Amino acid sequence: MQFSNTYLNLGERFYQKVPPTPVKSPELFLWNSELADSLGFDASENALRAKYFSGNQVVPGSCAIATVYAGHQFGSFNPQLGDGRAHLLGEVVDADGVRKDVQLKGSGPSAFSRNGDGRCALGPAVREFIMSAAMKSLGVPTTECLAVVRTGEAVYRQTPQPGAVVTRVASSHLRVGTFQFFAAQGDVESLKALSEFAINRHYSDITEQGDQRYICFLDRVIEKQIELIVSWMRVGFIHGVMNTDNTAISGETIDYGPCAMMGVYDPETVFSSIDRNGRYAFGNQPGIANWNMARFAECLLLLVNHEDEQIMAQVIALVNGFAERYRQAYLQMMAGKLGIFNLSPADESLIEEILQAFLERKLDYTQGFDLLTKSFTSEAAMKDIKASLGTVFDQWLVRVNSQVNMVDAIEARMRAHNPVVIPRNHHLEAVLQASEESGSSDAANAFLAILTQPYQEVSGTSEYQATSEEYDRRYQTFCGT
Ligand SMILES: Nc1ncnc2c1ncn2[C@@H]1O[C@H](COP(=O)(O)OP(=O)(O)OP(=O)(O)O)[C@@H](O)[C@H]1O
Ligand SMILES: [Mg+2]
Repeated sequence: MQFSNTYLNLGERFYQKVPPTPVKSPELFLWNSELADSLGFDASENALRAKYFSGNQVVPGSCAIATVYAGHQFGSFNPQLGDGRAHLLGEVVDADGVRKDVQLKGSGPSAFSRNGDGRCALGPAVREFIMSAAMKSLGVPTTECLAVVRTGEAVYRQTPQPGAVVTRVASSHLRVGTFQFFAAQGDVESLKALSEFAINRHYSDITEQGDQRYICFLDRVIEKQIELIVSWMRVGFIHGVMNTDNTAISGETIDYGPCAMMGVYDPETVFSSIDRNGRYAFGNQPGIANWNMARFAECLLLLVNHEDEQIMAQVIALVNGFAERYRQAYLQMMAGKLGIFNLSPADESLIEEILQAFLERKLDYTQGFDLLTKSFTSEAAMKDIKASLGTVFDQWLVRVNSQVNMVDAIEARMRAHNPVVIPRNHHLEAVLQASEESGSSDAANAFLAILTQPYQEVSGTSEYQATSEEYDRRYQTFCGT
């Protein structure tokens, strides 16, 4: 694993150089071998991996920094956040030639810790590892985890809990909040340097210069956000804390703190204990992403000529155009879930009616679409979903059968959009509890073996498919702080 750290070149306004705080007795708990291979990480001994990815031993070539950022948290601006419990070790170019950040989380305090202890409990670390692996396999853009290392130390939340350090690998850790930090200070020079860094890192094919460069940048970041949210909506993912500091410029899912999966379909579903007004409810996610993009656009406004009405009109059009762009992408995705190849305007009401039937009849989102997919080949599945959906099932069948495409192709299209298994809340929590209580990673690895093949029924899949409406009704997630 060959480290570099181009972020250092941005200068000291961007970070604090601070080493991780060593932990008592690092012990490797989870390891992502596929990711390790793609990064060219060849230390094969668990003891050495544990030392590196707890922060106890410096990974050769790395230089630990805590990056600064700001952010709107539940709508209120906090001008000073930053990695309060994370250390960016540096960057590694992976097997596909993509530069990736490697970051420790839970590795001790920094100048940005405020009152926090800089630590992470094992449960949230394992949650981040499992959920990100599941999302990756579901085909959702996401940061990934390389390792979870137990620290041998307790962290104190409501009760003492086993501590851990999770290593996150991301296309970058640039957040909307990173831009907001400099914008809020009117530091145009840093904002410019940051934009150039982000464009080179993520959107290097942007060749425009001057104001158009920033317009293109905004356009591309919006495009990536739309792709991201559409993917979330496809699999029923609820991020739970879509603050601007948890919105990555790369368009990857970042920060799995209070995330959850929707079981029974309901756009108002919210599980996070701190989200009392449902700001980040399932169905609000597109609107919030739009809002976050408006905050991002405000930062870029500092870099363009305000006097130029055309430029201002372009920025406004991009922000205001989010909703329609999203709607088109969402409809295409839903068409995929329903096996429709050539979406027509009439399909919009069919999509709405099907979702309305899901809502009224309290159908499980994943199971419902899985049954619909299976209904071509399984009589039982067909009867089951027909009974659940009512007359709209027949409307759907007429619509898909009106296509020239072969049934196999329709089914394949649906399967590509409809997983058979997702990381359901009650299973995830049982695995986290088992991890904490037993000290063994067996339950986590067994769960991961299924979640990494979410579109296939393999031996063991059925154990994790059941929904638990009753459990979800009471379920609450917490920020892992
Ligand atoms: N235990 C902690 N000690 C110090 N700072 C913390 C702690 N937990 C959270 N913070 C800080 O609080 C802010 C918001 O936390 P949030 O839960 O969104 O992020 P996070 O989960 O720590 O990290 P990330 O967004 O990188 O996944 C961040 O600045 C974060 O570093
Ligand atoms: Mg965060």
